[in-house]
Amino acid sequence: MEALVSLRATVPSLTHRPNKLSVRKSISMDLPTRYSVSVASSSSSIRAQQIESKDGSATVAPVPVPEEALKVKEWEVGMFQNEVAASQGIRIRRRPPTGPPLHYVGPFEFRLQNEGNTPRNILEEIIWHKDTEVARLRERRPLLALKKELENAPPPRDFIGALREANLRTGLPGLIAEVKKASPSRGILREDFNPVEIAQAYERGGAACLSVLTDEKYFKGSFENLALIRNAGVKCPLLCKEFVVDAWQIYNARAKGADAILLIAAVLPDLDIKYMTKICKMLGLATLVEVHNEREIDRVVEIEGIELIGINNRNLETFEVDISITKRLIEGERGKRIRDKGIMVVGESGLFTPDDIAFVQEAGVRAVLVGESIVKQSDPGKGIAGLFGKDISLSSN
Ligand SMILES: O=C(O)c1ccccc1NCC(=O)[C@H](O)[C@H](O)COP(=O)(O)O
Repeated sequence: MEALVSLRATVPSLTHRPNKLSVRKSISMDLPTRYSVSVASSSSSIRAQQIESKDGSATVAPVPVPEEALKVKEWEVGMFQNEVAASQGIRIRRRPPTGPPLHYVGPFEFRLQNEGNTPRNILEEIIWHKDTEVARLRERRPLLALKKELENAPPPRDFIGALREANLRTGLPGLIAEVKKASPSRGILREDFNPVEIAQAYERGGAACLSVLTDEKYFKGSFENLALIRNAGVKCPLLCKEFVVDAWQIYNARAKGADAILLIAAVLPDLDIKYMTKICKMLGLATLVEVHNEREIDRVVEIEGIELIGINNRNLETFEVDISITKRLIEGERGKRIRDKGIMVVGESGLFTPDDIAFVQEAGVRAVLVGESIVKQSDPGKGIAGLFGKDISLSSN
């Protein structure tokens, strides 16, 4: 039996539970799995509502049941999160379809025999891991505590402005240089990895902004790296390169000194992107919304408040890299619409040579995001000159 219970019915049941774990447990005992997943997956939109709540309480929906939270999802009532996502062409499921493989019923535990609980690709695996990681972190540092930390955060800097300025100064796309130790597709990129030294070298070499990978498990990055770079006095605005599944992560990034954050359209439905973008604006963060195909870019262009779109030449499900994707996605009418809306486009991934830079610039990008080709150089700052075919440092003017 499958219970197609609407969100209206599920939210009140959440309000009486002290924490997310007990919600998952108690509901999964008396209702079919699919129902429990829908409740547990009340993630970003409902959690985002919690952010605005006065009590700022931890992981469970605010009390009393917020009418607004219901309104936000009104058009989706009766649909499950993955179904809403699928209706927008999103294949990445936010978490395993039947919950974690281990289930507890009273003192007993059992395993679900379900092959659907295997991630279908690396991006899905990262997202499932991120979902549990964030739930744990939220329990340790609830939003209220995080909001307090924001009072001591260094002020946000103008990420998009820095890209525009560099583009005008050099006549080349503004560079977001990535502080990247490793990746699932390439393994370890640099053994002697000192994030602050790399960031300083990038800055000297003429980078407009930096991207700092903060995921530990798959990229060997960290929020500590981000804070270290910020506190070392690096002036380039910083992008927090994360896999965002929950608005809590946005507050965390700002608290650590980020000036911008990545949102991935292959993972987040429109409503999440819209709501998260609003939160970012409120906090003074820029959002780089990443797309990889026509459907994603068409969705994102129409979302209110979007100023910066990244076209990732890497397919995050297969690792295939093809820089002509940037060109394909912004040619013709679509490109015109993007320009008319004043959206800046960033070409991301797989850029190694001056010809690659010229190719994406010709296609219409005004910024590029580059990791591997420069981080691997013995002097990553000089690597930038190699990438652009000329010195673009401030001292070159
Ligand atoms: O790089 C990967 O292997 C990867 C795998 C799964 C999700 C994301 C991944 N990379 C993120 C990026 O897109 C790149 O770090 C970024 O665009 C720089 O790319 P590159 O210049 O090719 O290092």
